[in-house]
Amino acid sequence: AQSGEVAADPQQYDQAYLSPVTIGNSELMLDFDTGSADLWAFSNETPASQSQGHERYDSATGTELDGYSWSITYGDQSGAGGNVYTDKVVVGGVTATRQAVEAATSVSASFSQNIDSDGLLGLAFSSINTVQPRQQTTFFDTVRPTLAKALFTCDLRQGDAGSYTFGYIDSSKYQGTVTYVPVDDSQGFWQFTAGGYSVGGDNATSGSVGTAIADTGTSLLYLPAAVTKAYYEQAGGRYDNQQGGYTLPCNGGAPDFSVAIGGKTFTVPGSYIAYAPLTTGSSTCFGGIQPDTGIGFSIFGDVFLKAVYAIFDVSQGSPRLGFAAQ
Ligand SMILES: CC[C@H](C)[C@H](NC(=O)[C@H](C)NC(=O)[C@@H](CCSC)NC[C@@H](N)Cc1ccccc1)C(=O)O
Repeated sequence: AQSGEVAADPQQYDQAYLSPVTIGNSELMLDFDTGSADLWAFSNETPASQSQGHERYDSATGTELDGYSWSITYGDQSGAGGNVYTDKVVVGGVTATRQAVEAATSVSASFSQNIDSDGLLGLAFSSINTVQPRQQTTFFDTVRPTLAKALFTCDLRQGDAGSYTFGYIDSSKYQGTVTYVPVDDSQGFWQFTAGGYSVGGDNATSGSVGTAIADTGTSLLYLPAAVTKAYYEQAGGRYDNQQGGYTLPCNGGAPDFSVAIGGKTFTVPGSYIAYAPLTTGSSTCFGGIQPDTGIGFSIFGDVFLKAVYAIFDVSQGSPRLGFAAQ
């Protein structure tokens, strides 16, 4: 049975975390994304004008799926599309011998501009993979029958390298016990229900956050507008229309944010929520908590995930998420 571990290296401000992946003879840095289900990469088929500075997948080592294509759009209106190959993909020593690899023939500007990232490795449910005419499986679903345990874990860190593991849980990476909650995979996401919250206190008892997804590919923590408003009232923040979000003083006074999941309270340190100075040297920061207005659910992105050890587990038949304090 296979199992393995791969580093998750933070970009500036922990905006995303990138992991080394070998596809055929190419070694690329991919953004592991539990909020989507396509493994795509810059390739020899991506126009040079769009791929300056990126490592590219050389599809010569792959077997083309003739007449297949993919096209994906993300919540931030970015996107990409192209052709499909099968090839050998290795992540932390775990090998998928015939993985669908989606070679980009077109990518949106924000992907071209982020030269550290050579593509995405989707870890949501394969039901939202975009390949046509026949949907393909994610790397995790492809290797799942060969894994020691049908699960993967995520240990993201503030401003430091974290890791993903496939096939095993590393109990040295968390404190205390793991709290499991059921996952509703009907929309293809790792969707769960979050409970009460508290700002600055330690017992998350007010209100209820509600439906949420665990999304390693989203930088921030998107919460219901009322919860976000309550946070910034205590944090001394304000909604800045020009910035398109809440901002707050960078000076270290931001209160912690706690949320109950499965009856256990998990706390995001205030320092994670003073996310990044508006411009270099500014004493005003863009907030790591923003409203989830219009999305339809909350998104527990990296600002939350780097405060916990997360277990994405399908070993019990129905999927579940495990959280433990880091
Ligand atoms: C607007 C498109 C909606 C959101 C929907 N797309 C999705 O839900 C896609 C799969 N997932 C996503 O757009 C989001 C999760 C749902 S948000 C509504 N996660 C993936 C995103 N963080 C990946 C990313 C990484 C780095 C840079 C940019 C984007 C669709 O295709 O209908």
